[in-house]
Amino acid sequence: MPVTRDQILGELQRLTLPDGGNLVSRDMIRALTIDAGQVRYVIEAPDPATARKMEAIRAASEELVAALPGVTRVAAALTAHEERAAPPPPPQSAPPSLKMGGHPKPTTTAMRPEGVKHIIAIGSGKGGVGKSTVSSNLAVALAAKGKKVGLLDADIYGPSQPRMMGCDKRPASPDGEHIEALHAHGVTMMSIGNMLDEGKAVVWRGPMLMGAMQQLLTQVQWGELDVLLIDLPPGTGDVQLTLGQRSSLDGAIVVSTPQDVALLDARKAIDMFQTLKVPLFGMIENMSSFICPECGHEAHPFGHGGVAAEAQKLGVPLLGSLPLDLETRLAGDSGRPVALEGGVQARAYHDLADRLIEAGLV
Ligand SMILES: Nc1ncnc2c1ncn2[C@@H]1O[C@H](COP(=O)(O)OP(=O)(O)OP(=O)(O)O)[C@@H](O)[C@H]1O
Repeated sequence: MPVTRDQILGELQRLTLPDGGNLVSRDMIRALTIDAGQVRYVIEAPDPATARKMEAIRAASEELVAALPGVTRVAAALTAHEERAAPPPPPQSAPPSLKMGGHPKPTTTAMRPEGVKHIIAIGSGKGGVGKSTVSSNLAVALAAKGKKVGLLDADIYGPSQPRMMGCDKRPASPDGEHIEALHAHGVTMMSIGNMLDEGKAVVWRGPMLMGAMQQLLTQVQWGELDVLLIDLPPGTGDVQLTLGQRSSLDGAIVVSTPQDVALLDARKAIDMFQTLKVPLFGMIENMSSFICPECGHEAHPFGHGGVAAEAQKLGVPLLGSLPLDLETRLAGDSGRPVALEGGVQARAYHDLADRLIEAGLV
């Protein structure tokens, strides 16, 4: 039986707060979503000082919810109403005073950075299918072909590009307004993870999320780019909707594993792009096979051909099938995407890059 919203709120009521009441009775739970066993919610504290004291409560709430039957993953984030008083000036050595995640500035224009020729979103229905791996490898493969490539990690819940691209620096902002983009392996990049303290669970309420996206697109100095790849969070939430509606995406690529459950979710992501009238450039099947390095036997741990069949049904191209491969994971973890090296894995990403270039999409 899938877990219900009421069951989750019931568990959260069990956590008594030090100053009385619980997370539910004090109306602190926001943006509770349940997506195929994955539960996400935001705990909104009345002010940042209280939020800082609530880390133990946040962690305990995740443990309680994770113990419910039918829950496969829990992500709880702490946020707080903004303080009204001006913050004290930062010490000289502090990172730039970039206030991320404020309410979006009202604007009628699209959030499209100037000088960027194409914007392509890389999405997935489900987390962990390899969307970030594909984004980083495609970015370095396109850059190796002489394209000016940007990579924007918009995965607010689990930004992985600083690790995958080996670039966890804080960006500079000499005027506190413009944010200098970072560079790694020939790619211009920025991640929400570069802006936040590592390991700190901070997520904003809906409007603040929009504000953060607006800042990443318009305050970051992306420069002249042939293409900006946007690594989306998994699923079909606020970030995807905002970017789909406001950033004039030229197209989207959906990554999935061949597994039925991943494909079901991928279909939802595809539906969302179609509703938003974002052209679907194609699908990528990741982890489609595994070649045993010892005996060369080919196995299909997540099934086989499911994404190809789905792409055919939808009438969209299957842009590539990428095997499950240890080197790919190790390279991602070490901050040097596998497409930087030679070999079969790199070839697969270079072929993907060639297809996009030949189709005039980049
Ligand atoms: N083809 C592959 N072979 C081996 N490992 C892979 C492959 N693709 C991805 N991985 C590994 O699987 C894990 C999840 O991949 P990744 O972070 O790219 O997925 P994701 O869809 O972006 O997940 P999330 O949305 O949760 O951030 C990572 O450790 C990555 O190195």
